[in-house]
Amino acid sequence: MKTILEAKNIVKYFGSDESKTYALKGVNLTAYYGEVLYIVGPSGSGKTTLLSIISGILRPNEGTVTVKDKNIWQMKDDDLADFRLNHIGFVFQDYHLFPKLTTTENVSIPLFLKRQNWDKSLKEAKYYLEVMGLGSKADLPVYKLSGGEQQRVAIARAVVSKPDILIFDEPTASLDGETGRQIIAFVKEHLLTQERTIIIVTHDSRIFEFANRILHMEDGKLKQTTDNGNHLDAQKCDIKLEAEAQ
Ligand SMILES: Nc1ncnc2c1ncn2[C@@H]1O[C@H](COP(=O)(O)OP(=O)(O)OP(=O)(O)O)[C@@H](O)[C@H]1O
Repeated sequence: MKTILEAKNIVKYFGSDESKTYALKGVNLTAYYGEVLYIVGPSGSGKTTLLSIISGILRPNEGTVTVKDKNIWQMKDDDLADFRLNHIGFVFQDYHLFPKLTTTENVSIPLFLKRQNWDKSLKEAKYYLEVMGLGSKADLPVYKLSGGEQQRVAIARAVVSKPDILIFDEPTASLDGETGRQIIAFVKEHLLTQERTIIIVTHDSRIFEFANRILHMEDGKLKQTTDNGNHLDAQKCDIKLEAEAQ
């Protein structure tokens, strides 16, 4: 298995002196191409902090994060921002969409940020909305969509720039059980490729079956790894699917 991301000895604390809280106490994590990796654990165990650090959002106090052989926390801020735009797609728990913009405009945002041509960006955004089954909602403002539909818009926005790492923070937390399962099944079937890894933080045991590996966190440390097997069951056909959007 080929490594896409490696975090070594990650330590993160908040506050100082008596008010110092250790969120992560020396965490090691490796993610491989072509797998769905879950990070699970009780509330306050450090999952979101770890996710923020490996995705280049939050700087650790100690340790290194290497993505595609690059030490991301040694990069200058501008270079890290560019690296994130090109390689990491993040789906936030509460979606972080712009409610009054159309679904197409929301999905286009990463491409606009990359200064890609406006019309080409909208065309590619529409393609990914089709992939996510939202072609008929392309021109609607986001506030008119259901929770599950908004989640799919957020996923389309995260994949539009073809990231190697797709990261989800509690993707099913605001959805009913069946919608949550359908979305994760869809993501695994259509968006996992052998050139990508998908990392999901979740409390939701109803979606555990979609993981290849599950990392269990407790009190700022990784306690245990469960291997569900089926590594590299990424779908080759989906690489073709994405290439068509170019
Ligand atoms: N910005 C912050 N300032 C101070 N403490 C923080 C901050 N962010 C996180 N913490 C603390 O770090 C610890 C880990 O928090 P984190 O949000 O990573 O846990 P979590 O496992 O994602 O929890 P949950 O499942 O409830 O979202 C907690 O004790 C939390 O209170």
